Amino acid sequence: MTKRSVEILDVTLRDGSHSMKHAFTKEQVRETAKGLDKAKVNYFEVSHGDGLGGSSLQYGLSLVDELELIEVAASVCEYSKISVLLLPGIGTKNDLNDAVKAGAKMVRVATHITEADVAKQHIELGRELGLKTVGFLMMAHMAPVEKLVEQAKLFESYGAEVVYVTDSAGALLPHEVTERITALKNELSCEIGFHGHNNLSMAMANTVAAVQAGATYIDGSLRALGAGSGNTQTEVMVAVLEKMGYNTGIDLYSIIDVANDVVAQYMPRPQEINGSSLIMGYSGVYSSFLLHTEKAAKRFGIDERDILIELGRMQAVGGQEDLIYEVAAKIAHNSSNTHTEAPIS
Ligand SMILES: C[C@H](O)CC(=O)C(=O)O
Ligand SMILES: [Mn+2]
Repeated sequence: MTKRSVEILDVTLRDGSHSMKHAFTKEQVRETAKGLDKAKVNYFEVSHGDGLGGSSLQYGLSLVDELELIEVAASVCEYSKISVLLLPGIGTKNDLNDAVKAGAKMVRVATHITEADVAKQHIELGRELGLKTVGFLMMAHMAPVEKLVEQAKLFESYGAEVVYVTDSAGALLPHEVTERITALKNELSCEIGFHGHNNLSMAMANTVAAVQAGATYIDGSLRALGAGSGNTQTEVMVAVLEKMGYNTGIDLYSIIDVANDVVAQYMPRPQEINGSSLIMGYSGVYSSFLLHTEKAAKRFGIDERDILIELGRMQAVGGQEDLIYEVAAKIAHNSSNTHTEAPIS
């Protein structure tokens, strides 16, 4: 069999959890996993949207425990392997041990772009457990290239076999992706990955830029199901990369079938770029904040975009979900003051 030149990792059952309000059912996971397995996807991710241990009031409670979902997915796969996401501080080493018992074969340890050092023990544990172990640098637009290289080198020194540039806010433009992947290719020996969000309609263009600059791991989700405007669309990416001459090893008809016949049937709404997700890309806000922002805007009767612009200005990062409500309350308070102070005509 010819070696895959690009490894497409599907995140529908993890990043898609944000769009699904963390309410994946066992049936949805089983059918999606069967389809991904049939299409010969090597790795796909199953976890709460915010990674292992994410089910909480802060991040959103899961309808079904993620360990049960991992078990269900692993039980129907003959070919594909299950990846889990772990954000140190949200998930623990115990969570990772449990995920392995449930069937996980890969761990992706995710930190904010400037905080790789908190991942040392989790990456080391991943290697000890014999997992394919990956570092995932989130909100990559928030740091200069030199900082990204420094942090990626830390991941590599802890034992990461792949390091990802993660465009969590869908804020990067293709030339910025090229610059980042090229720098990592020049400075690191491990493989490089890219994870995109489509908030500025750049996910596919950024993916192509990443692959052309030397990235060999690329994330996608079926029908783009993911946080914000969603991810690079897996089935489209297979077609585009194969057309460009890359070998993805994925069967195009089977991947289209699982996208249309399974995922499209349970998606709560089409994964489109709306006013709010566009503003996320524009102002650099974590895509996972979208549904929390919609809720806060409704509660305080204000425009979602005003909250997002302010969060972008404040450089809010993942883990600061409580700030969304604080910002919304402040905007509502200021606007009610403005209204009462306005002259009555
Ligand atoms: C926890 C986030 O949803 C991880 C991710 O997919 C991203 O940063 O993007
Ligand atoms: Mn994501």
